[in-house]
Amino acid sequence: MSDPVLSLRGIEKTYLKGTPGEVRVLSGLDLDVRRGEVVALVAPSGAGKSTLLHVAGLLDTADAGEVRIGGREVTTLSDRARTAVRRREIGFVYQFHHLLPEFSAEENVALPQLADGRDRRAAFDRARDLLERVGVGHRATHRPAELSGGEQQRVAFCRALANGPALLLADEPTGNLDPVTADRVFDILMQVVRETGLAALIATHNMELAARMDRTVRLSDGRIA
Ligand SMILES: Nc1ncnc2c1ncn2[C@@H]1O[C@H](COP(=O)(O)OP(=O)(O)OP(=O)(O)O)[C@@H](O)[C@H]1O
Repeated sequence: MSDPVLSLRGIEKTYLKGTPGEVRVLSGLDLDVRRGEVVALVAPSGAGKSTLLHVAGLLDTADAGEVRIGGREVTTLSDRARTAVRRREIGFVYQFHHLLPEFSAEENVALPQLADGRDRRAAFDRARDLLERVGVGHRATHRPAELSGGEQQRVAFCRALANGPALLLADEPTGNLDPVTADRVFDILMQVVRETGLAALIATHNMELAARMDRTVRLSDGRIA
C-alpha cells in the first residue's frame, strides 16, 4: 500500500512550557490519513483539534514527533522548504473564510497559484473552473463582502484547492453557517474531495457531518483514542 498522505507519529505539543500556565495538548499522538480518505476529527472544545491541524499543516511545529507528508519527513526541513510543502501539498479551510476583502473571488483563488509561480492566465482559468465546480462561477468577480456566507466558504474551498494539494485540512469548515447552508456546503466539499481523491482531515463538532465521512477519530488526553 502507498504511504499515507499524512502520517503523524509521537507528536507532542505543550504551550507555555516551564511556566505556571503550561498546557500539555498533544502527548504522543499517532494518526495516518490515506489518499481518498475523509476523516472526521472530533473532540471536546479545548482538546487540541486546532493545535493538531496546525502541526499537521506545518503552520506550527511540534515539540517532538514526526510529521510526514506524502511519505516525506518534513519536521527537519528548513523553513523555506516547509513553506513550499505547505503551499503545494496542503490546502486549509477554516471556520471563517479569511478571504482577502479587497480582492474578488477569482483573485482570491488565483493568488496562491501566482505565489507558487503559475502564470497569470492559467491561474485565473483554474480559479474560474474551480468556482464553477462549486457553483459560484457567476460570482467570480464579486468581493467577499458581496457574497453570502455559504458562497464565501465555497470560495475558500476553491482557494484551498487552488494549487492541487494532496491533503486538505479543515477546522469546523461549516461551523459559521446556518444548518441548511452548512449541509449544502458540506455536500459540495465532499463531492470535490471525492472527485480529486484528496486525503482530508476535517475537525467538526457536528456528529451528523462526522457520520458522513469515512471514519471518525477522537482526540482525548492528547492522543487519538
Ligand atoms: N498559543 C497558545 N498558548 C497557550 N495555550 C494555548 C495556545 N493555543 C491553544 N492553547 C490551549 O491549548 C488547548 C488546545 O487548544 P486548541 O485550540 O487546539 O483546542 P480545540 O480542540 O481546537 O478547541 P475548540 O474546539 O474550542 O476550537 C486549549 O486549552 C487552549 O487554551
